[in-house]
Amino acid sequence: MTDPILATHGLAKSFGALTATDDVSVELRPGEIHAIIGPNGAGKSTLIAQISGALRPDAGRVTLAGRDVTALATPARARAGLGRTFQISALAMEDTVLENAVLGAVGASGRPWRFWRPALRDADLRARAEDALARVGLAEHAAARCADLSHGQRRQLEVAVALTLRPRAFVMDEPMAGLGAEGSRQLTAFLDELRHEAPILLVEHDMDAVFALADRISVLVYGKIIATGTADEIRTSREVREAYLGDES
Ligand SMILES: Nc1ncnc2c1ncn2[C@@H]1O[C@H](COP(=O)(O)OP(=O)(O)OP(=O)(O)O)[C@@H](O)[C@H]1O
Repeated sequence: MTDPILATHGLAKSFGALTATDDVSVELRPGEIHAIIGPNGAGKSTLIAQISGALRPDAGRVTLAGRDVTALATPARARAGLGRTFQISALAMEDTVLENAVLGAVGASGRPWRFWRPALRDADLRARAEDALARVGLAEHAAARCADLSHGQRRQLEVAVALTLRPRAFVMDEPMAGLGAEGSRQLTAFLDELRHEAPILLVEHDMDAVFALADRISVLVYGKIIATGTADEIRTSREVREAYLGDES
Protein backbone atom coordinates (compact mmCIF):
# COMPACT_ATOMS: atom_id res chain seq x y z
CA MET A 1 0.00 0.00 0.00
CA THR A 2 1.21 3.57 -0.71
CA ASP A 3 2.85 5.35 2.20
CA PRO A 4 0.58 7.98 3.73
CA ILE A 5 1.48 11.66 3.25
CA LEU A 6 -0.03 12.61 6.58
CA ALA A 7 -0.75 10.31 9.51
CA THR A 8 -1.74 10.51 13.14
CA HIS A 9 -0.62 7.77 15.47
CA GLY A 10 -2.65 7.30 18.65
CA LEU A 11 -3.45 10.97 19.22
CA ALA A 12 -5.13 11.69 22.53
CA LYS A 13 -6.30 14.87 24.24
CA SER A 14 -8.32 15.39 27.41
CA PHE A 15 -9.80 18.54 28.86
CA GLY A 16 -10.06 17.74 32.57
CA ALA A 17 -12.20 14.61 32.87
CA LEU A 18 -13.40 14.88 29.27
CA THR A 19 -11.54 12.81 26.66
CA ALA A 20 -11.89 14.80 23.43
CA THR A 21 -9.74 12.52 21.25
CA ASP A 22 -8.84 8.99 22.24
CA ASP A 23 -6.13 7.01 20.45
CA VAL A 24 -6.92 8.48 17.02
CA SER A 25 -4.93 7.06 14.12
CA VAL A 26 -5.84 8.20 10.60
CA GLU A 27 -3.92 8.18 7.35
CA LEU A 28 -4.07 10.45 4.33
CA ARG A 29 -2.75 8.85 1.15
CA PRO A 30 -1.57 10.52 -2.06
CA GLY A 31 -4.41 11.84 -4.22
CA GLU A 32 -7.19 11.07 -1.77
CA ILE A 33 -9.82 12.98 0.13
CA HIS A 34 -10.27 11.44 3.55
CA ALA A 35 -13.25 12.87 5.41
CA ILE A 36 -13.66 12.88 9.17
CA ILE A 37 -17.31 12.97 10.18
CA GLY A 38 -19.05 12.71 13.52
CA PRO A 39 -21.70 14.34 15.69
CA ASN A 40 -21.22 17.72 17.40
CA GLY A 41 -18.63 17.50 20.13
CA ALA A 42 -17.12 14.26 18.76
CA GLY A 43 -13.62 15.77 18.79
CA LYS A 44 -13.16 16.74 15.13
CA SER A 45 -11.89 20.27 15.81
CA THR A 46 -9.67 18.97 18.60
CA LEU A 47 -8.17 16.46 16.18
CA ILE A 48 -7.56 19.12 13.52
CA ALA A 49 -5.98 21.40 16.13
CA GLN A 50 -3.59 18.63 17.14
CA ILE A 51 -2.69 17.94 13.52
CA SER A 52 -2.09 21.61 12.70
CA GLY A 53 -0.07 22.21 15.86
CA ALA A 54 -2.53 24.55 17.59
CA LEU A 55 -3.06 22.04 20.41
CA ARG A 56 -0.41 19.82 22.00
CA PRO A 57 -1.55 16.20 22.25
CA ASP A 58 -1.37 14.38 25.59
CA ALA A 59 -0.17 11.33 23.70
CA GLY A 60 0.50 10.25 20.13
CA ARG A 61 2.35 11.58 17.11
CA VAL A 62 1.74 13.33 13.80
CA THR A 63 3.89 12.48 10.78
CA LEU A 64 4.12 14.33 7.47
CA ALA A 65 5.75 12.45 4.60
CA GLY A 66 7.28 10.13 7.17
CA ARG A 67 8.73 12.96 9.27
CA ASP A 68 7.63 13.33 12.90
CA VAL A 69 6.29 16.90 13.18
CA THR A 70 4.66 16.52 16.62
CA ALA A 71 7.15 18.85 18.28
CA LEU A 72 6.81 21.58 15.62
CA ALA A 73 4.69 24.71 16.17
CA THR A 74 2.01 25.61 13.61
CA PRO A 75 4.16 27.87 11.34
CA ALA A 76 6.92 25.26 11.18
CA ARG A 77 4.37 22.56 10.32
CA ALA A 78 3.03 24.83 7.59
CA ARG A 79 6.52 25.29 6.19
CA ALA A 80 7.01 21.52 6.37
CA GLY A 81 4.07 21.20 3.96
CA LEU A 82 0.86 21.15 5.98
CA GLY A 83 -1.69 23.42 4.26
CA ARG A 84 -4.59 24.41 6.48
CA THR A 85 -7.81 26.29 5.81
CA PHE A 86 -9.93 27.50 8.66
CA GLN A 87 -13.56 27.28 9.75
CA ILE A 88 -13.45 31.03 10.30
CA SER A 89 -11.82 33.00 7.53
CA ALA A 90 -8.34 34.33 8.26
CA LEU A 91 -8.34 36.63 5.21
CA ALA A 92 -7.70 40.38 5.40
CA MET A 93 -11.01 41.71 4.06
CA GLU A 94 -9.88 45.25 3.19
CA ASP A 95 -6.85 44.03 1.25
CA THR A 96 -6.90 42.83 -2.32
CA VAL A 97 -6.93 39.23 -3.43
CA LEU A 98 -3.31 39.52 -4.57
CA GLU A 99 -2.24 41.14 -1.29
CA ASN A 100 -3.79 38.27 0.65
CA ALA A 101 -2.00 35.72 -1.49
CA VAL A 102 1.32 37.57 -1.14
CA LEU A 103 0.78 37.58 2.61
CA GLY A 104 0.62 33.80 2.42
CA ALA A 105 3.80 33.73 0.35
CA VAL A 106 5.57 35.90 2.95
CA GLY A 107 4.59 33.34 5.57
CA ALA A 108 5.98 30.60 3.35
CA SER A 109 9.25 32.47 3.03
CA GLY A 110 9.63 32.57 6.82
CA ARG A 111 10.10 36.35 6.81
CA PRO A 112 8.62 38.54 9.56
CA TRP A 113 5.08 39.63 8.76
CA ARG A 114 5.88 43.34 9.00
CA PHE A 115 7.72 43.05 5.68
CA TRP A 116 4.66 42.02 3.80
CA ARG A 117 3.83 45.35 2.15
CA PRO A 118 7.31 45.73 0.60
CA ALA A 119 6.89 42.06 -0.33
CA LEU A 120 4.33 43.13 -2.94
CA ARG A 121 7.31 44.44 -4.91
CA ASP A 122 9.30 41.24 -4.41
CA ALA A 123 9.15 39.48 -7.78
CA ASP A 124 9.56 35.96 -6.37
CA LEU A 125 6.87 36.29 -3.74
CA ARG A 126 4.54 37.99 -6.16
CA ALA A 127 5.07 35.27 -8.77
CA ARG A 128 4.38 32.59 -6.17
CA ALA A 129 1.17 34.39 -5.16
CA GLU A 130 0.04 34.92 -8.76
CA ASP A 131 0.71 31.29 -9.57
CA ALA A 132 -1.44 30.16 -6.62
CA LEU A 133 -4.27 32.51 -7.69
CA ALA A 134 -4.14 31.15 -11.23
CA ARG A 135 -4.36 27.59 -9.93
CA VAL A 136 -7.56 28.29 -8.00
CA GLY A 137 -9.08 30.30 -10.87
CA LEU A 138 -8.87 33.73 -9.22
CA ALA A 139 -6.22 35.35 -11.45
CA GLU A 140 -8.66 37.79 -12.99
CA HIS A 141 -9.82 38.90 -9.52
CA ALA A 142 -6.29 39.68 -8.29
CA ALA A 143 -7.02 43.40 -7.91
CA ALA A 144 -10.45 42.94 -6.28
CA ARG A 145 -10.94 43.65 -2.60
CA CYS A 146 -11.32 40.46 -0.64
CA ALA A 147 -14.51 41.89 0.90
CA ASP A 148 -16.07 42.02 -2.59
CA LEU A 149 -15.60 38.30 -3.27
CA SER A 150 -18.40 35.79 -2.86
CA HIS A 151 -18.15 33.28 0.01
CA GLY A 152 -17.10 30.58 -2.44
CA GLN A 153 -14.38 32.76 -3.95
CA ARG A 154 -13.08 33.49 -0.45
CA ARG A 155 -12.77 29.77 0.17
CA GLN A 156 -10.82 29.49 -3.09
CA LEU A 157 -8.61 32.37 -1.97
CA GLU A 158 -7.95 30.59 1.34
CA VAL A 159 -6.82 27.58 -0.65
CA ALA A 160 -4.61 29.86 -2.79
CA VAL A 161 -3.02 31.27 0.38
CA ALA A 162 -2.38 27.71 1.55
CA LEU A 163 -1.01 26.80 -1.91
CA THR A 164 1.70 29.47 -1.65
CA LEU A 165 3.30 27.15 0.92
CA ARG A 166 3.40 24.38 -1.69
CA PRO A 167 1.65 22.00 0.71
CA ARG A 168 2.08 18.24 0.64
CA ALA A 169 -1.28 17.80 2.36
CA PHE A 170 -4.32 19.93 3.10
CA VAL A 171 -6.30 19.93 6.32
CA MET A 172 -9.69 21.62 5.94
CA ASP A 173 -12.15 22.41 8.70
CA GLU A 174 -15.70 22.75 7.34
CA PRO A 175 -14.91 24.48 4.04
CA MET A 176 -18.60 24.27 2.99
CA ALA A 177 -19.81 26.24 6.03
CA GLY A 178 -21.75 29.35 5.04
CA LEU A 179 -21.97 28.44 1.34
CA GLY A 180 -25.34 28.10 -0.35
CA ALA A 181 -26.23 25.12 -2.53
CA GLU A 182 -24.53 26.59 -5.61
CA GLY A 183 -21.42 27.62 -3.67
CA SER A 184 -21.15 24.12 -2.18
CA ARG A 185 -21.51 22.58 -5.61
CA GLN A 186 -18.73 24.76 -7.03
CA LEU A 187 -16.41 24.17 -4.08
CA THR A 188 -17.07 20.43 -4.30
CA ALA A 189 -15.96 20.45 -7.94
CA PHE A 190 -12.93 22.52 -7.01
CA LEU A 191 -11.83 20.21 -4.16
CA ASP A 192 -12.34 17.23 -6.44
CA GLU A 193 -9.55 18.64 -8.66
CA LEU A 194 -7.42 19.97 -5.81
CA ARG A 195 -6.89 16.47 -4.40
CA HIS A 196 -4.44 15.87 -7.28
CA GLU A 197 -2.36 18.84 -6.10
CA ALA A 198 -2.22 17.52 -2.54
CA PRO A 199 -4.48 15.10 -0.65
CA ILE A 200 -7.11 16.57 1.65
CA LEU A 201 -8.10 15.64 5.19
CA LEU A 202 -11.60 17.08 5.32
CA VAL A 203 -13.76 17.77 8.36
CA GLU A 204 -17.23 18.55 7.05
CA HIS A 205 -20.83 18.52 8.22
CA ASP A 206 -22.25 18.71 4.69
CA MET A 207 -22.91 15.02 4.03
CA ASP A 208 -23.69 15.56 0.34
CA ALA A 209 -20.22 17.00 -0.14
CA VAL A 210 -18.61 14.30 2.00
CA PHE A 211 -20.23 11.42 0.14
CA ALA A 212 -19.55 13.05 -3.24
CA LEU A 213 -15.87 13.68 -2.53
CA ALA A 214 -14.41 11.30 0.00
CA ASP A 215 -12.40 8.28 -1.11
CA ARG A 216 -12.48 7.19 2.50
CA ILE A 217 -14.42 8.33 5.54
CA SER A 218 -13.55 7.96 9.20
CA VAL A 219 -16.30 8.29 11.78
CA LEU A 220 -15.40 9.91 15.08
CA VAL A 221 -17.75 9.40 18.03
CA TYR A 222 -16.89 10.48 21.59
CA GLY A 223 -13.28 10.98 20.55
CA LYS A 224 -12.80 7.52 19.06
CA ILE A 225 -12.67 6.42 15.43
CA ILE A 226 -15.43 3.80 15.26
CA ALA A 227 -15.08 3.03 11.54
CA THR A 228 -12.95 3.87 8.50
CA GLY A 229 -14.03 2.83 5.01
CA THR A 230 -15.21 3.85 1.58
CA ALA A 231 -18.33 5.98 1.26
CA ASP A 232 -20.39 2.87 0.53
CA GLU A 233 -18.96 0.94 3.46
CA ILE A 234 -19.70 3.82 5.82
CA ARG A 235 -23.20 4.42 4.43
CA THR A 236 -24.15 0.80 4.92
CA SER A 237 -22.36 0.17 8.23
CA ARG A 238 -24.87 -0.74 10.91
CA GLU A 239 -22.52 0.50 13.65
CA VAL A 240 -22.16 3.91 11.97
CA ARG A 241 -25.88 4.24 11.36
CA GLU A 242 -26.63 3.48 14.97
CA ALA A 243 -23.96 5.80 16.32
CA TYR A 244 -24.31 8.69 13.93
CA LEU A 245 -25.98 8.52 10.53
CA GLY A 246 -29.09 6.70 11.71
CA ASP A 247 -31.19 9.77 12.35
CA GLU A 248 -30.21 11.39 9.05
CA SER A 249 -30.80 8.57 6.61
N1 LIG B 1 -10.47 24.12 25.03
C1 LIG B 1 -11.38 23.27 25.52
N2 LIG B 1 -11.60 23.18 26.85
C2 LIG B 1 -12.50 22.29 27.33
N3 LIG B 1 -13.25 21.46 26.59
C3 LIG B 1 -13.07 21.51 25.26
C4 LIG B 1 -12.15 22.41 24.65
N4 LIG B 1 -12.19 22.24 23.30
C5 LIG B 1 -13.11 21.26 23.08
N5 LIG B 1 -13.63 20.83 24.24
C6 LIG B 1 -14.63 19.76 24.40
O1 LIG B 1 -14.11 18.62 23.73
C7 LIG B 1 -15.14 17.91 23.06
C8 LIG B 1 -14.81 17.82 21.58
O2 LIG B 1 -14.96 19.10 21.01
P1 LIG B 1 -14.63 19.44 19.49
O3 LIG B 1 -14.87 20.90 19.29
O4 LIG B 1 -13.31 18.89 19.13
O5 LIG B 1 -15.77 18.59 18.75
P2 LIG B 1 -16.26 18.71 17.22
O6 LIG B 1 -16.45 17.31 16.76
O7 LIG B 1 -15.34 19.56 16.46
O8 LIG B 1 -17.67 19.43 17.36
P3 LIG B 1 -18.46 20.35 16.29
O9 LIG B 1 -18.91 19.42 15.21
O10 LIG B 1 -19.61 20.87 17.10
O11 LIG B 1 -17.53 21.42 15.81
C9 LIG B 1 -16.44 18.67 23.33
O12 LIG B 1 -17.10 18.06 24.42
C10 LIG B 1 -15.95 20.06 23.70
O13 LIG B 1 -16.86 20.69 24.58
